[in-house]
Amino acid sequence: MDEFKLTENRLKHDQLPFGKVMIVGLGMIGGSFAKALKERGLAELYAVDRREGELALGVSTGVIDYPAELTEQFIAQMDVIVLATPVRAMASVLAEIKPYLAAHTLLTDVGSTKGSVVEAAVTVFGCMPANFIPGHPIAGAEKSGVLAANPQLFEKHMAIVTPVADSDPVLVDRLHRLWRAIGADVVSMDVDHHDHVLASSSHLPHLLAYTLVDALANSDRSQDVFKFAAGGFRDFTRIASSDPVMWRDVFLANKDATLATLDQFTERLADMRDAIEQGDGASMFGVFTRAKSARDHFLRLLEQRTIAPQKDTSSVSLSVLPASVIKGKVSLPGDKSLSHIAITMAALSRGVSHLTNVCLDGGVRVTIQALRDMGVVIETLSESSLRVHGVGLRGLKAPIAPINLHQSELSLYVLLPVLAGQPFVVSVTADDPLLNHVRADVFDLMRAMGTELEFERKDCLPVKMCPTQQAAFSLSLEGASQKLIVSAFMACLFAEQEANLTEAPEDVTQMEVLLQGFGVRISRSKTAVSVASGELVSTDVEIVADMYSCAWMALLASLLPGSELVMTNLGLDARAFAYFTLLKQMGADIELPDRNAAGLYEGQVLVRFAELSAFQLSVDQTCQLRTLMPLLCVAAAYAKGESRIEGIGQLPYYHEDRVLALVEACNLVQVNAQVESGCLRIDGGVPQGGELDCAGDQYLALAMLVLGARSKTVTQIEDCQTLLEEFSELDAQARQLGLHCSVAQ
Ligand SMILES: NC(=O)C1=CN([C@@H]2O[C@H](COP(=O)(O)OP(=O)(O)OC[C@H]3O[C@@H](n4cnc5c(N)ncnc54)[C@H](O)[C@@H]3O)[C@@H](O)[C@H]2O)C=CC1
Ligand SMILES: O=C(O)C(=O)Cc1ccc(O)cc1
Repeated sequence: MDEFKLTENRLKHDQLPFGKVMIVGLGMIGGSFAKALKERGLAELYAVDRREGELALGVSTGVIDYPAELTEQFIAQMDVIVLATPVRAMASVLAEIKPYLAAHTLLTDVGSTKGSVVEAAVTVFGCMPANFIPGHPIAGAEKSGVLAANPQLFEKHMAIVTPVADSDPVLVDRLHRLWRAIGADVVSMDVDHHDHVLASSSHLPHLLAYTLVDALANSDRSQDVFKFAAGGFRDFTRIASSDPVMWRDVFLANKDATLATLDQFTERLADMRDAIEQGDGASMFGVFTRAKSARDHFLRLLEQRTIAPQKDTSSVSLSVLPASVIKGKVSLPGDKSLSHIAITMAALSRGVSHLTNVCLDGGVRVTIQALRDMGVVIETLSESSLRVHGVGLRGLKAPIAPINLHQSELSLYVLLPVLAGQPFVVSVTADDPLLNHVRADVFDLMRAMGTELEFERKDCLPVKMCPTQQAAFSLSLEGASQKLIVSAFMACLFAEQEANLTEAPEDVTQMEVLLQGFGVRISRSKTAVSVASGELVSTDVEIVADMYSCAWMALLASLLPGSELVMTNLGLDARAFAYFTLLKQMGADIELPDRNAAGLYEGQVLVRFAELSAFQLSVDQTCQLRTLMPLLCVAAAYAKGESRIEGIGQLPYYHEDRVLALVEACNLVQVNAQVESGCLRIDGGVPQGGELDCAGDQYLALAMLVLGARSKTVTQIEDCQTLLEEFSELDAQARQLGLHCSVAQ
């Protein structure tokens, strides 16, 4: 908005950012739009209305500069013309404008339906003019008329722009700027999609409110109904005070999409009627729980957009002071990926599961919401525990709208195979940056499952998935990422017979133990892992600690003199065990639990301070420990002697990038580190402290915190917003245990 802030001096219209703007239909929306532009000094405002009184009011209240008419004199010289009449009046207005419309003029509208407006334009012009770009602000009120104009109406609200194939891109861009300039968040959308979405989100609620009030007003007891109406009635029916002409037009104009959503809703209402008639409390409870959590979720999203200021993600830094001591007993937050998997498994099993120590971060909430959208009742019992009422392996219900994975990559990898295994067609979408990102790995897996996929862009979300007969399948996991391995195991649950995964990790993982808890049978031979599921059974699970968190805490306690730390809820797999074993080989004082029958080292770990000495890693060891590499770089930075880590160049690029960032950080704090021919050498010493930048990566931020924890002076780490969001509990726990660090904005 500030990009267009002008000085006090009025500028001539050709110096104003949007020149001359004419509103046709100076009511509540047209008036709000005009006033928003005028108050910000962005345009010279003209208006036309079939009611002259509105124009006079518009001038006298300062909403517009000049009244106008639909004549050549006015139309030909406008830079922008905005149609803000009820939608069915637009065809006749377009016909009046057509003879004088200049090619450079941006013609747009604010109508609540878009298909009908495009149809009107095509009828009048013979085709959709390149300079007519339809639009629709998702902001309004139940009031009408120019006196209800509110120049702040569009601030932090969505505005949808619906260009068509022939639309002039320069004008599409100008329309985006126009809405942005008055504070709206602008998105482009396909006309048909707009009409379907709005039919559900806006048109149906208006229809229900009008019908409810009318039905009750005509009932025998109407006097008392209104007399004793509580707040709920008032909230639910506010929009029944909206303008009847406008809404009659909307339903005439968006007939098909409204009927489709009305039919779906009528079915759901009939289900509720049955539930009441049969005293089926469980069904009612299911609908109410899902609806409550869906609404709470939407409100949170909405509040983020309308209330929270744009976050400056790079402005938060963490400072760590030397001379901390870590002492105490701690139960670490549950692993994120295991939390996604456990909730999904509980949803797919039969019966009720209790999950504790669940990491309920934003991504996990996305998975929960998606499962709720498909009929699973998930109760939140506390900040980290859930009760999940499972529906069976193929018991999910088709969602009424596309499943939105927002920005959660883990939800994508866990849920796609589950959706592919259901007996219904489902569309999956997401927000940037998850949208339009090529993911051949997981979509190849979907194809191996026998799923038909329809994309707008190959192997990118959004996708439409159509189930076909599930085949038995065998898959190689050679070189697969951790996320793809999760997907592959989830996919195996839906195979017709036993599924085989070749080149799978040799040792049992935490995920496998979790799956076995829900009744999945997993067996290993030399060459493959076989997975057989059948029906899943509900169970109670405590999610074990996140591996990076416990590896981080252990290193911190090892390095800080006087430290003595007990971590209680660990379930270490082979990789985590290898990390701890390496630290012990370096001289660390660590007591590990024994291996249990399931193959995990489960229980508590005790860590005390000890001086560390240098270590060497072969290419294979480096690959095995790749996710923990930032912490190992820091261990090497403090260890006596030169550590050598082979195979850095063979790591996936994101792991290699982290190592390179750590090499730079070491050199900044005057610890000698370099990579030569894929081999990293770090000559341990005493870091000096200084200013480091983790570039928003929470794993690097944690490693850099340890790097600063025993250095000579203060270490400041920039760009720690993500760390504080993703690992908030960990950071708080570390402080409680004695780590001296503070947040600075
Ligand atoms: N009310 C709301 O909350 C929202 C409305 N919209 C859309 O905005 C448009 C306007 O709605 P409101 O401002 O609420 O209505 P309104 O009733 O306040 O204003 C409409 C104005 O258009 C004028 N008008 C009607 N036919 C005309 C014609 N043939 N030529 C010239 N002027 C004419 C009327 O005299 C009136 O002043 C509608 O298309 C509606 O779908 C979009 C978003 C929100
Ligand atoms: O008043 C309300 O709550 C609305 O729903 C406003 C509204 C009405 C119509 C639209 O096309 C967009 C927004």
